[in-house]
Amino acid sequence: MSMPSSYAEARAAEPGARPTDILVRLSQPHWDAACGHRFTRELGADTLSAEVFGRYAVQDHLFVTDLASVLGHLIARAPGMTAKHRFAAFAAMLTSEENDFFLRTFDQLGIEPQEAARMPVHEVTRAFAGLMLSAAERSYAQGLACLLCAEWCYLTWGVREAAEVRPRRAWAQEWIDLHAVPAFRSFVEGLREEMDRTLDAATPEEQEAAARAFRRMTELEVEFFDAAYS
Ligand SMILES: Cc1ncc(CN)c(N)n1
Repeated sequence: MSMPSSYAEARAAEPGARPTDILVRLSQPHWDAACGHRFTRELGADTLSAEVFGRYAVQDHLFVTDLASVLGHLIARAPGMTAKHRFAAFAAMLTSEENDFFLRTFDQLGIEPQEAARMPVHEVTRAFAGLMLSAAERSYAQGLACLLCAEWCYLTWGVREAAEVRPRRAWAQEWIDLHAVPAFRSFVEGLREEMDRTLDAATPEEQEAAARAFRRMTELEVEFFDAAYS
């Protein structure tokens, strides 16, 4: 069977599937490459080089800062209080607990915060910011597709690695735990339900645009992990 090339075609081929499962199908093989990237497996096995994680953490701190801005757009555009609260609560977590993780990790890895702030923004980090921010400015569905992709991908590998023997290094443990705890699982399930509803109500053009944004995000997730090794 050939791969469907559009959201409409994939939905027609599988009318019973959740719309969000269709987004993943249309993003293969990049989705599996992102969720199964060697970075995630080495992190779980505690074999990831601290140098690679340090490079990744500096860029990811920038990514998360941009993600907090995307959440601002989504709070403004969300259709009701339940969705606004979900984004606001996640933004509060990113800007406190998760931000503290980065600062602690820089300290553990001997990276001065001023040194991290001076490091050049990698082209993949820049591409992520361009994609996510312009998507969220264009529409709720496209911004939500970017957020869902980022968080669902991290949940997928986080839950897988959390089921294995715990790594010894604090930053490896904490980065896995943050993406596998029950609160994060229910956050991502809430995002999926919101995206399912939003896609069902969207115009065909918006459905295709959201599917393209989700797929481009999965490609960038792979490139972002790759970049930490170079
Ligand atoms: C690049 C990337 N993608 C997703 C996540 C999960 N918030 C992250 N921290 N960094």
